[in-house]
Amino acid sequence: MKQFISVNDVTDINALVQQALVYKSNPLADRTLGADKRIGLLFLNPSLRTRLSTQVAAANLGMEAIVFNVDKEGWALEFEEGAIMSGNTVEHIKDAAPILGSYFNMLCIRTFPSLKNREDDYSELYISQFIKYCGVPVISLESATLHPLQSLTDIVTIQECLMAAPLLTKAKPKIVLTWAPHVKPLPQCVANSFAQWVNAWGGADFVITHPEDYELSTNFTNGATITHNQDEALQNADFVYVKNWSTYTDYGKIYENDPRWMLTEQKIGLTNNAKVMHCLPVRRNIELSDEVLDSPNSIVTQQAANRVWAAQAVIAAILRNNK
Ligand SMILES: NCCC[C@H](NC(=O)CCC(=O)O)C(=O)O
Ligand SMILES: NC(=O)OP(=O)(O)O
Repeated sequence: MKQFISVNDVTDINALVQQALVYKSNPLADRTLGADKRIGLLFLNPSLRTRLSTQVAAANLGMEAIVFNVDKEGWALEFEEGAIMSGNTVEHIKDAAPILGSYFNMLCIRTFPSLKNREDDYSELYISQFIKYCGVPVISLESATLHPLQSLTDIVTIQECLMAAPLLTKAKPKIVLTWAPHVKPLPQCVANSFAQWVNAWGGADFVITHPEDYELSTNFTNGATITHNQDEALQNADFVYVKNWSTYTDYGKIYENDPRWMLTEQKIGLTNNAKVMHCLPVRRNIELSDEVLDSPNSIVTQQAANRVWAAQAVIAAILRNNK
């Protein structure tokens, strides 16, 4: 693997999932693969899981990881080509990225969308400029439109559950991605990316449900069944992935926040005793009720723990490609 920006960088999803599960059963299987190599983790936005799981994954491969909170500790970066830098940005990515590339063998970056201008966000200017100028392999830690390390983890977790409890009456699990209420406009990244990965994986009967006006880009959802009727979507579901996102068409807005879209124990009753997933952080009793999050149906902790093995599989694949 040359880089990890989206599912399109992966030639064999199942092989990558299996590698993650191998690392879960034997974390130090490749403890020297990354010896004497350094990975830089750059954050322009907050993180708990992505930051720490990637550091642990790198350590398991014998790599040194250095974290830099660019938003708080670095110079304000300019990403536009030809910018006249008379404003608040101090250093152009064209100058900063090659320097970072000289310090590290691999770079990871988190750059959330502004949610102000759809064309800008969906052009993925920040991560693209970074890739263009840094000269080393890049891993996305969540960009403006996608969160591939999360989605790989999600498939790993679903696969793990299916191996532990094989389906008895159907060939493919029914996976439902449901919109949930939130208090502020959030990126579409996690939902876009989950849809892109589940569609590319092809191992599910995949349904997306959301209120009217919350359509996602068809670039990611094509292949899924889409409905505005949440109850109907939840029927017989084996996995329910809960996530809020802001509007895509009239970009970055909250149109409605009907609390009836929150997943409750009663709604779990419509499913095939579904496992409930969420990328975290989660707003309790807004997105998901306490009763669901604290029930045996919730696998959010297992899911977040699996972030280590997904990151480790990705870093290892890039290390092997660059040997
Ligand atoms: N990295 C996983 C989710 C990150 C981000 N969530 C958030 O910003 C939550 C913020 C809040 O709840 O205030 C998102 O939805 O893309
Ligand atoms: N799920 C996820 O990416 O979590 P963090 O934002 O805490 O990294």
